[in-house]
Amino acid sequence: MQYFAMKILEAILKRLNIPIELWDKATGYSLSGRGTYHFTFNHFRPSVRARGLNIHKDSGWITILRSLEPGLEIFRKQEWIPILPKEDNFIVNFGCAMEILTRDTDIPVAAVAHRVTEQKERNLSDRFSYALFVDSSLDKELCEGLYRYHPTDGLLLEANFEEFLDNIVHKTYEKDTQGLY
Ligand SMILES: O=C(O)CCC(=O)C(=O)O
Ligand SMILES: [Fe+2]
Repeated sequence: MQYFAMKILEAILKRLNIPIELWDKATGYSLSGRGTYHFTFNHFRPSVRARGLNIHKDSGWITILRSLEPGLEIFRKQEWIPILPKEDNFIVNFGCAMEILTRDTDIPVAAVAHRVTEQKERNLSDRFSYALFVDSSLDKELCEGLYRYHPTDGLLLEANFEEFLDNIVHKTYEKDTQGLY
């Protein structure tokens, strides 16, 4: 699964105008197996009266996601769009790190805002999903933080991880905050 994710990330980088010699550093060394890869399993139960997952953007580069049950929605052009599962598909989400890296380039990639609906609200049954998250290396000796690529200035340090993660956690999960990075 990690190898699969790294290959997808490489395929995405090929579509962007970032010099190849900067790719590994730009992605926090996640392209060469030195990033942070974590795998989660989710079980959303209809008996729990709460939204499955609050609106958020994933923090890292990409998330490879799979579920066979409906419930995932993405926010696009000011509306919530359900992502209907297909048996032979994985879903690939872009995260905040990708958005920051490409912000000043001619192909800016937006991190997708998404949520999982309450199962009972929609008369849905139990929902299961699993996902692999690809983030940068957290080894400070290797990787200072998140970079933004500028066509003339190259890689510019945007934020260290503490600042960035605090910002995301604060905005996503604390009451009365805007809700997104
Ligand atoms: O279960 C899903 O479809 C989405 C899970 C998700 O967004 C997450 O774990 O970050
Ligand atoms: Fe997510």
